[in-house]
Amino acid sequence: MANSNGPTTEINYVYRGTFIHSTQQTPLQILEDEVLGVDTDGKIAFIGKAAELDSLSQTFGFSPSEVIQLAQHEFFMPGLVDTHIHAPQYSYAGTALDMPLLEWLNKYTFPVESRFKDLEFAQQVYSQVVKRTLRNGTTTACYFATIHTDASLLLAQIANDFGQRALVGKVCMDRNNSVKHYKETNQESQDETCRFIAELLNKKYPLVRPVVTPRFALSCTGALMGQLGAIAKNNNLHIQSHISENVEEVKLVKELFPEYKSYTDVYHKHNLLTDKTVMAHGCYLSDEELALFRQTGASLSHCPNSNISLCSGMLNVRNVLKHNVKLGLGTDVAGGYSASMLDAVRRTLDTSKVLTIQDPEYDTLTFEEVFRLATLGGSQALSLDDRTGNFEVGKDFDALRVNVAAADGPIDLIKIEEPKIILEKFLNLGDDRNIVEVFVAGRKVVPFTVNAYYRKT
Ligand SMILES: Nc1nc2[nH]cnc2c(=O)[nH]1
Ligand SMILES: [Zn+2]
Repeated sequence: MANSNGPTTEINYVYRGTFIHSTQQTPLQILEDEVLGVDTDGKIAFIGKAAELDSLSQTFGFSPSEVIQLAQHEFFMPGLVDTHIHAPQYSYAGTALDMPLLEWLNKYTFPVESRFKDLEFAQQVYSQVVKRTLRNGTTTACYFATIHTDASLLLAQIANDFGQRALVGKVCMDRNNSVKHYKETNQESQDETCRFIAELLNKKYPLVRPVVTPRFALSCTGALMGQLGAIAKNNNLHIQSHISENVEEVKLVKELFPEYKSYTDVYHKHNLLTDKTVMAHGCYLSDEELALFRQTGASLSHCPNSNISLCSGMLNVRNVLKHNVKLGLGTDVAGGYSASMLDAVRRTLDTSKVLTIQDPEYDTLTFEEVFRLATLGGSQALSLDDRTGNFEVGKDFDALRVNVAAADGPIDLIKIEEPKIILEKFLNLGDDRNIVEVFVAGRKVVPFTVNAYYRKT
């Protein structure tokens, strides 16, 4: 369909209707009665006014009669980016929220994670979490798996099979005093990390990449952290971990690493803070530490459900943004009980309002700002914003087709509403019944088209 002096790629399909996304300049840009074309590589080829449909169809070589029209209460928004989720913990999501972080890890998390050397169990849980998150609009997920290399490779394979964009991390931990069998030696951790990276890269999955994953400073020796920093650097890979989530944790890190200026300094000195690093939580970071994040280009994942559920703390998002630190949202399943990023949006707004209750001077986040954090912000936090995050020409088409008036859905519309109101209703009241289609890199991944083997699990 491409013409001779136009673009070289063919247009696969074109949608017409309302498109809502964020840009660096504005948290909410509403594009009404526009047309968006996706090429056969899954990239956004053009976006423009429907009034210019004829000239666009000539330039890009498609027929106006093939354009798919959205209905009155429908819109497209960018896919949601979950910057921090523990795939194995999905097996107990919604339970075990009765104790603080370190006790919670020992009592619930480590015993459950140790079961993932059983590949059949891993297969069952990992296909469930990938399906559940995709259905809820998570087009990109940054996953922690467990210390088990083969099960971690299986998670990567399942994400690839279902078409989810993912970073997948084999967890590294060479310190664990409570569940003694759930840890590695330093050598095992390095060797298995290298095997994980090599085998995953060798699969050449187009949308799934490895991420170097020291669990957190309390689970790793300094030697291991330094070695993992070097592995990430040599392979130009992402890094993920946890930081400053809970007061007790921060205190213990200080005791375990007394020669460092701060928790952030521990990671920095082990070469774990790069512009491809994402650290979860950061509730107790000082301004000096935030400045170090800014300086290194490392980002934060705000996980408000988890922070509240484990009584960990509350992140001052306004202060993080003031320091120009890249920030996305995470579900942190199962510290956070919900796998849906819509829940992360709501809990982010709730936390911001609690901070305002405590200090009326606190500048509450708007829903538009939080919408940006859940989409473009997440893509920036994962350094994937050259590929995804909004509807810029040249990016992959990662998108949700939302119908706020879906039959049997959770939202009642009394009258025709403007798009901004429709988005606000969806963010506050919507669920997967309103997400009628999900696209990743131009491919429709919801409703599922993957084979029946996965569907029955
Ligand atoms: N919320 C949370 N924090 C952690 N810190 C180290 N491991 C974990 C984990 O699994 N969940
Ligand atoms: Zn976590």
